[in-house]
Amino acid sequence: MTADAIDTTALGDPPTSVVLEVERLTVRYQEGDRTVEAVTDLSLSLRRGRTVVLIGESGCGKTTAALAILGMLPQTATIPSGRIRIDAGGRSVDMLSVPDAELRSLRWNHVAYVPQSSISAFNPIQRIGQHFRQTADAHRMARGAAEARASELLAAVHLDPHRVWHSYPHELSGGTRQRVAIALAMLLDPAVIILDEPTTALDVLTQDAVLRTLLELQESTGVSYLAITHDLAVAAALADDLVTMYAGRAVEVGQAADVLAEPLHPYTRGLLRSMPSVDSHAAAEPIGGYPPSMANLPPGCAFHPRCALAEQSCRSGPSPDLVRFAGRSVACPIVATAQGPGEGR
Ligand SMILES: Nc1ncnc2c1ncn2[C@@H]1O[C@H](COP(=O)(O)OP(=O)(O)OP(=O)(O)O)[C@@H](O)[C@H]1O
Repeated sequence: MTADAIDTTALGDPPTSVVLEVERLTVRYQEGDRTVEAVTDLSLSLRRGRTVVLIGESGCGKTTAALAILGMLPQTATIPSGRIRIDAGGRSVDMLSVPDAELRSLRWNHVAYVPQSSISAFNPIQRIGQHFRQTADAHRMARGAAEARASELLAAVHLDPHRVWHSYPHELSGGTRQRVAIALAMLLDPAVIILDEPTTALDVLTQDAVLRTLLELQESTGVSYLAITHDLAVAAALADDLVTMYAGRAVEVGQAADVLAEPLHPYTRGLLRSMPSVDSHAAAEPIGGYPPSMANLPPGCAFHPRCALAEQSCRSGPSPDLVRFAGRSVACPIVATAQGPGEGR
């Protein structure tokens, strides 16, 4: 295995079946004569019933990666390299080479999406029931079966199915809408659900309740989640494996418990320090500076202008590769050297 084709199945418990595999994915946007590489060489592997969380500040490429997996990138985007494979009922499908019609059928059936703002998941002039019916119709699921399943799912996310079914989206609270969006994503029993900032804009208690509901659903159905968030509390609640992204690249990949207990990449460390801690009295310490413009990345390690460990070698040359050591993969030669010999690439 190459260092930059990191397989998170090798990092944790005994491997179970892989439902989503992303290999060295690169995505570019073309804006006039300007090219922005939003995702570079991203690899990840998601197993059945598990959760991988992509964390990083706004603009680091998380949503672009999610849209690429779903085949929902805008027309201005291209994928010059990489592979995305999903398990479609026991068949491994290459999402980048299937015809559009098949892609539309794979979406929802095998990989579903809960968008960042649950209000954008719904048509404001349609009652919730119509949303379930339309999704069922589009995928030739019988109406009776769809209504029965929707009712079960709405109950499973702790809602009153009858009340919600007849409501318009604006009549529901943000937390309720988010639960409905999750139930809708589950309608066709997909193997994978992509959760884009699953609790953004909810108050803390509602956030907690939605996260618990997601975990319950995973426990009862075996669904896998790929969640993307800038919120480490969300990552800590959901993740089995964590991928820290900075400027379009994975900079640390490992089991969530290890990464959160002892982050190794200076950027992951900075993210953790920037979180207020409930247990300790240490004040949150924001990372200085800002993420770079993706249209104008600094040479060397893109994090070097904000990094206290940066040395001259970090300021030029190519971006550092991910290297396996201490049970995970980290793209920082300074930390790798300090930790001793790596486990090879
Ligand atoms: N449609 C687009 N056209 C051109 N550039 C885009 C487009 N969408 C995103 N980008 C650029 O790609 C980069 C990554 O954006 P992306 O939305 O994937 O990041 P993100 O980490 O998900 O951020 P956020 O949490 O704010 O959504 C950014 O520099 C962004 O400006």
